[in-house]
Amino acid sequence: MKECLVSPSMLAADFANIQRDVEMLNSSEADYIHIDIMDGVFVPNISFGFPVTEAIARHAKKPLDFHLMVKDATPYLEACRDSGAEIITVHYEACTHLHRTIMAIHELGAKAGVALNPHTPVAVLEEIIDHIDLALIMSVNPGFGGQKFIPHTFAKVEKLAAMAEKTNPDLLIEIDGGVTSENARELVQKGANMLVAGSFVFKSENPQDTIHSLKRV
Ligand SMILES: O=C(CO)[C@@H](O)[C@H](O)COP(=O)(O)O
Repeated sequence: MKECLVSPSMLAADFANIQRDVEMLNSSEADYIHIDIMDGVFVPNISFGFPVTEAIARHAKKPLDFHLMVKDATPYLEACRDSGAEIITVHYEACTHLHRTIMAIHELGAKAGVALNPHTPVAVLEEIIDHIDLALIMSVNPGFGGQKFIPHTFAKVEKLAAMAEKTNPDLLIEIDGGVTSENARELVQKGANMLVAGSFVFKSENPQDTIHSLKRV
């Protein structure tokens, strides 16, 4: 079984203590720091903008994993790279010219990911799977932290893992939304190799222990 990467989501951090929370992640076993960018149009919420992500980047010693929940990703790609993004993920549902967007992310020197909303079948990735580094399966409807995990995600992960095995065995299969120790093991068994967790990490008594336990599902 591949190693399971953990990418805690800053959406659940204490925004009045961002530096403290980033430093906590620096000294944890987290593999990435997940940054949710929302425009209030693609999703009915706004998270934080690039002045904040730049501040996160100044303190972060872990690579940054950007998830763009925006209607038009193109104008934001360079700002993500300038904020130190190692991975930039865009939504399938928001990108008319997905292949062009993926190429643009690669030209910036970042890894490219495609996110799928809960209703979007994994089959839509068939013609792009060879060109991407990561597929993100949303296990809640995007826009808010602290939602309940949608169980249908397990079947999607299994299907995607089978697709990836044939054409892109190094694909990162990232799951985002409502991830806890209750569903993490089954997600990894079905083929997930990267877990995003916001509330489960930041609202726990000891976030570093929680990250440790997620890595060992
Ligand atoms: O993209 C999103 C929400 O749209 C996520 O990254 C959330 O931040 C995950 O939070 P939890 O469900 O783990 O609280």
